[in-house]
Amino acid sequence: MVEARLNTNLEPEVQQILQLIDEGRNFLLSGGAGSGKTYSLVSVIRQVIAENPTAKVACMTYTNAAVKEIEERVNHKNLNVSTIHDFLWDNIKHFQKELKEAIISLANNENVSGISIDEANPIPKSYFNTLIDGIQYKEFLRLREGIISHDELLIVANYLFEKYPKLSSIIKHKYQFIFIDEYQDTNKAVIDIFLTHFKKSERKNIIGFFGDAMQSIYDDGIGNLDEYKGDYADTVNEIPKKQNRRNPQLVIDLANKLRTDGITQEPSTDPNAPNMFNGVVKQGTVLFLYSTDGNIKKVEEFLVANHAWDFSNLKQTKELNLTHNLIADKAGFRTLMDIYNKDQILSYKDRIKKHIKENNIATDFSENTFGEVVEALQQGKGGRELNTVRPTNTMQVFIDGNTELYNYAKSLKYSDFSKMYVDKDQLLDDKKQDEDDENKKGSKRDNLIKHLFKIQNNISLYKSKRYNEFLRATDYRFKITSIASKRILKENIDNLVDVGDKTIEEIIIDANEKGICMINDKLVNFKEKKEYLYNRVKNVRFSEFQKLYEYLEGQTPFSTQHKTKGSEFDNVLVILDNGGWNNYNFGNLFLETGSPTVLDRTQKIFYVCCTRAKENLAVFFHNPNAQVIAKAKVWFGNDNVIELN
Ligand SMILES: Nc1ncnc2c1ncn2[C@@H]1O[C@H](COP(=O)(O)OP(=O)(O)OP(=O)(O)O)[C@@H](O)[C@H]1O
Repeated sequence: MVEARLNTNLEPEVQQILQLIDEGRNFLLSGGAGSGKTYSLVSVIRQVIAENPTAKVACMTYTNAAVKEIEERVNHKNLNVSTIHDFLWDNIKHFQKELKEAIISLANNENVSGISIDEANPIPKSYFNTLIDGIQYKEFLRLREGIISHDELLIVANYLFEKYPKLSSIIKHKYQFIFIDEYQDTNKAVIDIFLTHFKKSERKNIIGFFGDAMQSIYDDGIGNLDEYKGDYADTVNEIPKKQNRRNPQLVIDLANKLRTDGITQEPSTDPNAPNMFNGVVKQGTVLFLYSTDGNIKKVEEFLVANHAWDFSNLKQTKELNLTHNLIADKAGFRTLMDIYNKDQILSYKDRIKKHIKENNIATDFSENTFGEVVEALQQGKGGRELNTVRPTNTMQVFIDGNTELYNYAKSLKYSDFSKMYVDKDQLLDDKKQDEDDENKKGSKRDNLIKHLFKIQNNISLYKSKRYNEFLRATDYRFKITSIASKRILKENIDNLVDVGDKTIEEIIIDANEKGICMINDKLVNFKEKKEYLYNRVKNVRFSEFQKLYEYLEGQTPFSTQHKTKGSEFDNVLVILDNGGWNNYNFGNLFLETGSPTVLDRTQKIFYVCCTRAKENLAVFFHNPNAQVIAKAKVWFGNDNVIELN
């Protein structure tokens, strides 16, 4: 077997992994950005499948986009690629009796904070006996109805694997190999399942991790595997990857200064590596740009004029901002963003709801309007100060500026209005990779946004002349046989495509009437249950939704800094603006000061951003102080620190 391997062009690290697999050991492939971990992961999967034709391989990764990429690159029936959540759920969902018991037991355990049901104390064992559909996993949480969501799934799965070693045996039997990409952002509950609870079952299988501790950018991730690492049979054997195949020399030099774990990367010696040209590693450029006015247009103009960047080439050039909110104006979806993210009337409603719960206010408000509840609580029943809850200053300013909207909210039935949960993820969640995925668990987009996506997908298919796909995707029920029927379809769709100033609701109705996208039960239901939100969104221009669509489909130069993890582009502009989010501080990043957790978080996101660049990196800082500029000169080089005023 080893001989066969030597004949292939496998990288040394992949050879070492295969050696560990032969010895039945779990492993970790660690390496800095651009070292080729994802590339190695794909090689390992291919080789394992070739050497073990009957074995099944599970590969878990972070995003739906990564799932799709690995699936396409390996394309083998023995490989199951999924997100961690989907993998866990698929493997526990049939154990309904155990799932019910787990949730009840966790809810009754005072030491578990993630799962609680207030209805009774303790929750009786029979609590879920009458559920028709059993315990379900969805993109929203309704524990009383047996519906768990992302966070609860991990807690419940961890409980089940700890309690039932048989569950581990079943999975090990099913998958001889389990690989986890981007392990550093994996929840500890998941790591415990695979590295601690799995040991309770005698059966053997291989668990392999791939990732980089310096790129752990989500707070709920494990960060590193230090406590599980070692050279022993039952520990995780680490194989480091030292080379960098992506970044040019100047970016590698900068990245080495940014790493806080002392790991130093060298450029690859492979003449075919992407960062080599004519057998020599590319130099690339690194720039630290700053100005006092913070005008990012000027930055773009500078890069276009002096460094030949082309922001219209979306595959080559990206601008990375910390938050979607910082992108909303530039990409043109500000109104929608504010509706989902900054509605202070909804924040006030949530404040009231919390107040009622925390003060055990027993009044039955089920027949009251929101306005009546506000009145009762603002006056303070019986003059007791405890029972008053007023808007905060920010809420009051919003209410004063939106009196019509507030009056409308006050007219709504409190029992419906109070249940309405609105979150920016319902607008902005990851793009799903194909049509079917829209309905799959894991998509946090709400049913209104999903419907608008469907309309715009159909418009895009037609515009790009993919007529067969268009006819399959639309609800167009008429047979397109005669020339006359083709003409009608063309007229209908041309009319729809020309959205002009039409509102979202006008387009929904148009698309329905023309048979391009029918109004379904889910949308009708949304309109009823989330009337307030629907009424806000319906008046926004559809062309604004199209801007959001373009952004989420990757058709703009913008990306958030988090979502760029794992990607690479020729030219990368990183905007160092925390957008008022105190979890990050770019000034302190340069001064290496401030709260250690904020500093660590900022260092890691900055490292991830800088290492996306395959050719040229530019960083923009609005109004840095002298110390920041001095440090920038150390990191980027004197000549590369440029004031743009
Ligand atoms: N053995 C190889 N042969 C040719 N190209 C490679 C090889 N390994 C990696 N590459 C290329 O080098 C680049 C970086 O590799 P990859 O994306 O796998 O790095 P990574 O370690 O996963 O990076 P990150 O940590 O930033 O996600 C990619 O363009 C990849 O296709």
